[in-house]
Amino acid sequence: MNPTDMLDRQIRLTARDVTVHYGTKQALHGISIDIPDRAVTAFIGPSGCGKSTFLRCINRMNDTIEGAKVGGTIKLDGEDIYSPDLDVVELRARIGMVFQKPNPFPKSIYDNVAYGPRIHGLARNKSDLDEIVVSSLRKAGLFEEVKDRLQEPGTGLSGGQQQRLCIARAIAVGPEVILMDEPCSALDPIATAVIEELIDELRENYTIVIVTHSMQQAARVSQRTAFFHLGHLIEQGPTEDIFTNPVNKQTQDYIMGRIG
Ligand SMILES: Nc1ncnc2c1ncn2[C@@H]1O[C@H](COP(=O)(O)OP(=O)(O)OP(=O)(O)O)[C@@H](O)[C@H]1O
Repeated sequence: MNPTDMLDRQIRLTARDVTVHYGTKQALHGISIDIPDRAVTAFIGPSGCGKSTFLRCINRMNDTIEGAKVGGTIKLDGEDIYSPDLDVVELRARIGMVFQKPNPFPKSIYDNVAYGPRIHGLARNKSDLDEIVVSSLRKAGLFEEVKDRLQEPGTGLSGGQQQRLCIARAIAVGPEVILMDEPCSALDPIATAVIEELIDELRENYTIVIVTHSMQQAARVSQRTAFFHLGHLIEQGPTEDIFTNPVNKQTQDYIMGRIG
């Protein structure tokens, strides 16, 4: 995607001057970024630079961390997600999250996916629910592998399958945005390749933000990249430009493997 394409796309998320403090320690300084619809945006940078902290701001997961204080503004389709009258449970259905370690519930494959639609009242009856479960598993590229064992525990699947189950679980509640925090770091190269292909398919219908330690992965799966360093967003732009022609010296050093 070149910068012109960015202008053609709807901006789904806008962050302005976002700061995060953990107690007295400031972890993020004035982060401003626009995240476009139907594209993958990668957050890269050395360990501890604040990638995950910023990702967690986007669906208010930092609310669950004691002592964390978020400042600035984040809007989803123009709506302030930190507005006091916003329903956080609803927000987390619209902005789903997939974690580093696959974390299926200790329930059947079917119930893992049906859980969200049940609590959000998305299915009128059992056949509606069946349809949501099957279509979510299909979209996550898992249905064919599990269709004969939907009642077996989700935890009995391989790591890569569990991660796709978690993606199906996020998809089942009809999100607009999917946040992924190093979704492949616990997976082998083959399972990683499957998830990367899946991310590439999902971007046709979702806004995806991925935190990754792997620059190769960012280059393979994303159209936009943002480079973080010591709590600052140093540089952002089309992935190709960030990797081939970074403007900032710190970005250059990171890309060249000189920091991090
Ligand atoms: N719950 C917390 N309490 C206190 N400090 C925290 C907490 N979570 C993160 N931090 C601090 O905030 C800073 C940013 O951490 P964060 O995990 O967001 O970075 P990261 O870039 O995602 O790192 P990594 O790549 O290692 O996961 C770090 O200095 C970290 O120690």
